[in-house]
Amino acid sequence: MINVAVIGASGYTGLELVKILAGHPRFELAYVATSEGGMRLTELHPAMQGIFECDVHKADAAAVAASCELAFLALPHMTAMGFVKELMALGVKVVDLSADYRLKRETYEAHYVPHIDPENLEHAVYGLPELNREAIRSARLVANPGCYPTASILGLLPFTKYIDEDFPVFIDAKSGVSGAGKKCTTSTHFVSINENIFAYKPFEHRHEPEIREKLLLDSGKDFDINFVPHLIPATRGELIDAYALLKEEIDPIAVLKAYYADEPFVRIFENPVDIKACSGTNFCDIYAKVRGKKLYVNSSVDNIVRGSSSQAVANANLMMGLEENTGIPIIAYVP
Ligand SMILES: NC(=O)C1=CN([C@@H]2O[C@H](COP(=O)(O)OP(=O)(O)OC[C@H]3O[C@@H](n4cnc5c(N)ncnc54)[C@H](OP(=O)(O)O)[C@@H]3O)[C@@H](O)[C@H]2O)C=CC1
Ligand SMILES: CC(=O)N[C@@H](CCC(=O)OP(=O)(O)O)C(=O)O
Repeated sequence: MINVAVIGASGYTGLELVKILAGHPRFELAYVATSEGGMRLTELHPAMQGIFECDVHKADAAAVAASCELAFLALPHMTAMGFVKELMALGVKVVDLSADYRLKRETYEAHYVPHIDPENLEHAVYGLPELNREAIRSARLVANPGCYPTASILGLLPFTKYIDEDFPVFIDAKSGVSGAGKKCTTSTHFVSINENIFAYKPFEHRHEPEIREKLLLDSGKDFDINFVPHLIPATRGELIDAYALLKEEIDPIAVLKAYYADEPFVRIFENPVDIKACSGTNFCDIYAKVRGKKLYVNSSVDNIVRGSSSQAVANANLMMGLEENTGIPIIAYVP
């Protein structure tokens, strides 16, 4: 067994990590931490009663290094990079779920804060297996993608060579409330979001540069990405509707099927997708349609599973020489 740690276990992605790792055949969850620690895991998450129990510690890099080969960091960005720096210096491999190591330094600093760990940032690998599988296998630090970028990039990647970059690409995105983390704010308060839906940060969301940078690195095309997310009254799930103009007419389903023919965690649908069919799984579900040269791409992920925690475990599997699908959830929470 390979000992691993989860730092940030009291959060939503932390809980999903604990759930996946508790049933993982090759990883042993040997260290679990939050900001203060001092409780049992089932006090944090009663749902784990009878399944997995352990002490929860105050996060400490040296203690992680003493017991684990790899750590999952489910911490807010800005907090994460302090821990990553320490863990990397102690020889621990890291999968960081935050945004801290996803972007080039100049992109990060333009949209977040000054980076305190540029050396590790330089060598971090963006953890989207469909894009970077071989690099992930040999990486010591993997930056797990954002949830919206996971669904948006996977939806658009097969079409980048057909899209006319002289025209804007519009992405309309919708997310369940767990995407905002466990902290309750005015917009995530039950009364605000129940039976409601609203856009936030139109054309100003920090995932816009992440989508743009990764599509540019892969395709060489600097698409004019215009991203508008919405909050919806669901616990989990994310739906992307992207619109672009093509240079030529194509059969979009044939393009998707050819591009993802060998991918175990991308499913192509002949009808629009929803958030339920991939809920609780590592699948990204995709549908697309064209009218003349107008392209519509429709993709879906579970934000706290494929959009973060199961993708993080798939990355860790690759980093530790395991099969990518080891212990990865594939049965949806339906109906
Ligand atoms: N929610 C989502 O859909 C997605 C989230 N992410 C990213 O994953 C990360 C975690 O997100 P999420 O689970 O939603 O966040 P939550 O707000 O739900 O949880 C944050 C966790 O971080 C812990 N924490 C905060 N500060 C510290 C600290 N100084 N030391 C140790 N632990 C600390 C908290 O512990 P405590 O309870 O003790 O405060 C808590 O366990 C974020 O970077 C987020 O952007 C990525 C993709 C999707
Ligand atoms: C609904 C909601 O608030 N979602 C979050 C995205 C969460 C996420 O996964 O993004 P990072 O990992 O980059 O933080 C947001 O819009 O900021």
